[in-house]
Amino acid sequence: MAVYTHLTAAELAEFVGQYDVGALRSAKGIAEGISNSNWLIETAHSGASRRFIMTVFEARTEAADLPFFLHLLDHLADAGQPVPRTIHTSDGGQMITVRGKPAALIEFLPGVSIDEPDAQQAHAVGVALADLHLATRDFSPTRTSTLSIPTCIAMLRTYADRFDEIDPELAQILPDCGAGLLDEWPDALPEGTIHADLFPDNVLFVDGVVTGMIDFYFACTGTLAFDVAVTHAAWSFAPTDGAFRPEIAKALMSGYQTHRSLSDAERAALPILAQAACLRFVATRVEDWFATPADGLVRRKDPMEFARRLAFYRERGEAPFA
Ligand SMILES: Nc1ncnc2c1ncn2[C@@H]1O[C@H](COP(=O)(O)OP(=O)(O)OP(=O)(O)O)[C@@H](O)[C@H]1O
Ligand SMILES: N[C@@H](CCO)C(=O)O
Repeated sequence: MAVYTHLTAAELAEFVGQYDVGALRSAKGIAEGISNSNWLIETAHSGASRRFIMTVFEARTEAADLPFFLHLLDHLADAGQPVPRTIHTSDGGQMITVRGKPAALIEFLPGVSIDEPDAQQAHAVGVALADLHLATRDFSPTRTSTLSIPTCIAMLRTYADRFDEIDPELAQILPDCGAGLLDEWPDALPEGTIHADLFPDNVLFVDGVVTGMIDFYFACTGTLAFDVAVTHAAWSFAPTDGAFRPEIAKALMSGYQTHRSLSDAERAALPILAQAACLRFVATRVEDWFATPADGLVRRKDPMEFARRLAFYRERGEAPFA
């Protein structure tokens, strides 16, 4: 369960008291997620019950980046995107401090995330990602990713002599911790604001319609086609046996291109960008594997899932993006 910061009832009430949202009725720790601590907050306001998400940002989220993330949420919500708006404190702030850590209250969005999407849902996610890229064309703040590919390679090198503790196949798939990818890196491709982590657990649906894109805490300024590659790598494989699902990949690509066309250069770069996307998730999962706190009650995510997807993209070239 991703609640690293354990707050007392009094602390939770004090937190909610800083917003004009009514009295705290309940606060439930949310089991999903691995990066930050989240609670589902219910309040009573003028007789009506209201729901919010309270997040306390943990180590992987830099306090200095919070204004970028929170302004981005409001920008996208203002543009009509299905993204939670931030709730401002009674004196107008977007962010407060709880136990010395930054924290925020955001809108609760309806919907459920889907473990094993169908083609119609994958198409809808492709459309939603393209809309996100288009809706941020006039978003001026910028943020450099803290998980660039050179950084991920360096993270992996720190643990390379312990790869066997995870799986002997890991060193075989990544003999150079992925450094070879940099030799094939594509020339400048269109950039913009990217989500960079649009996994199935970060998209909410009601009746096949995307009602929420959440967890923007890796969003950054980056290559738009890299975001497509992240989403492709996260959605196009069966959660049970990891098998590639071509119909899902096809629906995702077609949904995206309904609203934003990929150039020839972007399409040609996808095989490398998808390997890079996988490497980024292998890197954080390897780091978490060795560093997850014993009291966090967090289920470690398997680095091999994305190592195998990386090997798949290396072998299959442009075919998975047809
Ligand atoms: N605005 C929202 N509306 C409804 N539910 C939400 C919202 N934000 C978060 N949640 C719920 O909380 C869970 C965890 O949130 P989130 O994905 O932001 O956590 P995280 O720790 O940052 O995740 P990750 O492991 O992807 O880094 C989500 O899976 C979802 O169930
Ligand atoms: N979506 C990521 C977690 C955030 O880095 C993963 O599944 O590894």
